[in-house]
Amino acid sequence: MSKYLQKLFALSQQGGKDLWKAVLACTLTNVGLILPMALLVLLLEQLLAPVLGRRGPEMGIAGYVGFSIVFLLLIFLLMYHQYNATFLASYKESANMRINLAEKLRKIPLSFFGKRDLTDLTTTIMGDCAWMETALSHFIPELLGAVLSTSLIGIGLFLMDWKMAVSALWVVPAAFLLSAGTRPWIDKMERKQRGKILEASGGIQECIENIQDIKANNQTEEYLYGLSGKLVGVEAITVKLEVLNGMLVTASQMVLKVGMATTVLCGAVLLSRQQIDFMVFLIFMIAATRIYHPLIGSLNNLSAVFSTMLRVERLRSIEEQPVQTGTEEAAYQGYDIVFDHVGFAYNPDEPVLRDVSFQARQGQVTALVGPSGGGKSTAARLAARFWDINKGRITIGGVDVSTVDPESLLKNFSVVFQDVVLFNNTIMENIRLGRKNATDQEVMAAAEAAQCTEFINRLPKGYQTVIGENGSVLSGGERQRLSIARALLKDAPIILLDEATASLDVENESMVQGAISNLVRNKTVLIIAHRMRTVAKADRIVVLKDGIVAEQGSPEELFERGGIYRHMTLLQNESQNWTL
Ligand SMILES: Nc1ncnc2c1ncn2[C@@H]1O[C@H](COP(=O)(O)OP(=O)(O)OP(=O)(O)O)[C@@H](O)[C@H]1O
Repeated sequence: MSKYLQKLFALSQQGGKDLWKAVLACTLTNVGLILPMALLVLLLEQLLAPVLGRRGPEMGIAGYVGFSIVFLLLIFLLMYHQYNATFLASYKESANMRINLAEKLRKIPLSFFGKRDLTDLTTTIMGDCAWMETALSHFIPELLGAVLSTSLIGIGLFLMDWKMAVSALWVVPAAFLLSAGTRPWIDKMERKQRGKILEASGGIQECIENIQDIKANNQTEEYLYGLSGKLVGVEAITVKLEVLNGMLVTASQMVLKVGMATTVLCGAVLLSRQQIDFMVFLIFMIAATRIYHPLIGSLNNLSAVFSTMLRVERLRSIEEQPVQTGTEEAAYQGYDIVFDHVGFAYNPDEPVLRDVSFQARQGQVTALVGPSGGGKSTAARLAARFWDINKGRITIGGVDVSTVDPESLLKNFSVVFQDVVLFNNTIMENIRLGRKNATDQEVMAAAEAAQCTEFINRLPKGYQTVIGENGSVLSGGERQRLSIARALLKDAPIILLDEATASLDVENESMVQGAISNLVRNKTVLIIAHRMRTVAKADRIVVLKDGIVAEQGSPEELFERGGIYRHMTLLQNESQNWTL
């Protein structure tokens, strides 16, 4: 059974076992709660014995008080055990679930993140895991515990009198069928609600991220109007869903309550025909007050368990993503990067690289240039196995990158992208991200080489200044130099520079260029640049156009040849003289 639960709710092996234990604990508690009823039946039998004209049990007050205390203690222990079995185990499992998810996300290829809405992903990781916590501690064990305990008590009632048992229990499958039968309808609405919630949260996030542009374009009112429409949409569908859910749960609970009436009616008929004993009638009346109680709560839980299944589906869609694997101990012979007839597409049938072959040698600077959309950034990222290629081979020092574990492969890369990512932490820690165990002195030396010292000294707390979300207190050039300092500290044998100086002014650009010269010494350098003058001193130029290598050679050779490189260089020389 624990295996079945593990599979059904996408749990770990231990999680499946713990859930089964929690179900049994809930079942035991429900059965335990019947004990005081049994004592009550005994007492009634004793009190009614003279009326019924037969000998009843003979127990003194002390006996009843003694049993009451024992039962109370037993129920307390059962509840305490149930608490431990459900809550502690569910927190452990949901913590594992989050860790496993994070582990999985580490290993999933980046193509997954491109296809998936990031708001949806965040909601799944945060919201669905939190929901699973409640599902494992409440909905699932309480529902299954109620079903099991009712079945056990039902067997006892059937053995006592099957006609009375049918009259008391027929409502149970009827109520559950009503709930389950209407589920596809609710599921459809819940999916719709999820879509609306994601739309609204995406809108809020977008608004916060782009507030400057929205204001600068006088679009605040328009934007907020659109956003408020999305929020109203969420409210409308949530209210509709709640009303519908409430109606169906209440209807199912009403069906359950009909069971009480049919038990009384059936009992009265059987009593009048002297087909049952009065005490049996009484037992069924008392049992009826007890057996419906956990089930009424369970009908609420049933609805929540169905919602859980939708969330499990979403969690499973992440869990089942294929991961990038490979060896952690590759034997690189040097760090030449070789693209050998490489083909790649983000989306099937839309090739970005069709047949790309070139070599970036260790100790040299290789520049990828070409028209926008030609696949330069894609090629550079493929070398670091951000995605897996569809055709051909990429090797580093003779080792096929597709055979290397992506995290271990990335240890060989220092990456400086135009979109620098900084964290809301001190300057010191932001640089130290390059090498976790670097000393303060090493961090400072890297900052010095990356020409950061001058602006860091100007900051109120120097290296200990917290730089805000994504370095909001720094200028573009300063942020870029920090990321170069980070790359210098990492001191990896391969450097990827993507548009690193494109958005800088002349003063900043020359400082960043200086920092880059320190970074690239004796490394394999793959640089992507739009501005031809930044790569005029490169050892080799590879021109990518429409997914193929249109030209390659030294800058002088290509200029001589008079192709795309020469055309781009001349065009950019001309554009430098433009004025407004
Ligand atoms: N994550 C992605 N998912 C789908 N398509 C993408 C993705 N990234 C890039 N592309 C597409 O791949 C093509 C090549 O993009 P890439 O960024 O590699 O070109 P590029 O030569 O670096 O362009 P640019 O010089 O403008 O930066 C483009 O058509 C782009 O739209």
